[in-house]
Amino acid sequence: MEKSNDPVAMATVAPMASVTAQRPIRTDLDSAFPKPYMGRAMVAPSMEHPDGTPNHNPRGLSVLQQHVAFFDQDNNGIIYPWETYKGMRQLGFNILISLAAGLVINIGMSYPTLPGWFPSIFFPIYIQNIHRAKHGSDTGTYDTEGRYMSVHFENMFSKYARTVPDKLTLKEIWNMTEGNRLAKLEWVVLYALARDEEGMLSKEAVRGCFDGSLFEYCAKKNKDAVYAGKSTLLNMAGK
Ligand code: HEM
Repeated sequence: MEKSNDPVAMATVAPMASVTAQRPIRTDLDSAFPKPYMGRAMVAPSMEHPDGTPNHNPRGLSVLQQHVAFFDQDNNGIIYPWETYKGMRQLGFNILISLAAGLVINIGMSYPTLPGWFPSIFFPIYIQNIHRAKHGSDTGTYDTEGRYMSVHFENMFSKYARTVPDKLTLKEIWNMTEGNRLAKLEWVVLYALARDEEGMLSKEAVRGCFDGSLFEYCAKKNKDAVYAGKSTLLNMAGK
């Protein structure tokens, strides 16, 4: 196969489109791990973690399935609103936010994931079909089948993490999700959960959100804090 050395063919910035310079994309990913363009079905690699999260067992689940599996309290492959609620409480969110999450997430996502066409008043989310609940206009880090696209994950930070490399401010998250209210909500909740002491959301925390390992980490940290009598709710991860 012929490789292109033509600088115009290989350019990532177009002089007449200043936004392509303002939001640069990575050109060096293949120096950190092989085939960065290839969707990974079960792990979420980054330049810092080419093999995904250490000690995180995918259990045969897609990365998107891993994102939601934490909320499946009884491990039966179905997430009911009360399980979403309980998971949110374990993360340290208050009763009101957890109730809202249980309702909004399950009412919004249940139907497309059902095995048949008949709706259920219990609003179950079937993890088997969670890819059908994807709403499209997001960062593109999950592909349509729930794989993880490292190239989109990395470009998200090269484009929008302009204040500190590999960390997002709330304003940067706001800009990134402009025009997509549903993703904005997910990102603001993630920011509330995992921002560090400086008010920044780290690349590691975001990667952990994608493969669900962040939720396990935060739940454990919150549980320990509750036992020690110093749960700080909503400000825990600092990861
Ligand atoms: C604290 C709890 C949660 C946080 C912080 C969170 C955060 C996120 C984030 C940041 C994304 C990535 C969106 C993007 O690529 O722009 C996402 C995607 C997604 N989340 Fe969650 N999530 C949470 C709970 C849940 C629950 C309980 C479910 C369902 C049971 C769920 C289902 C999904 C789905 C289906 C997607 C893919 C959406 C798409 O790409 O269109 N999430 N979430």
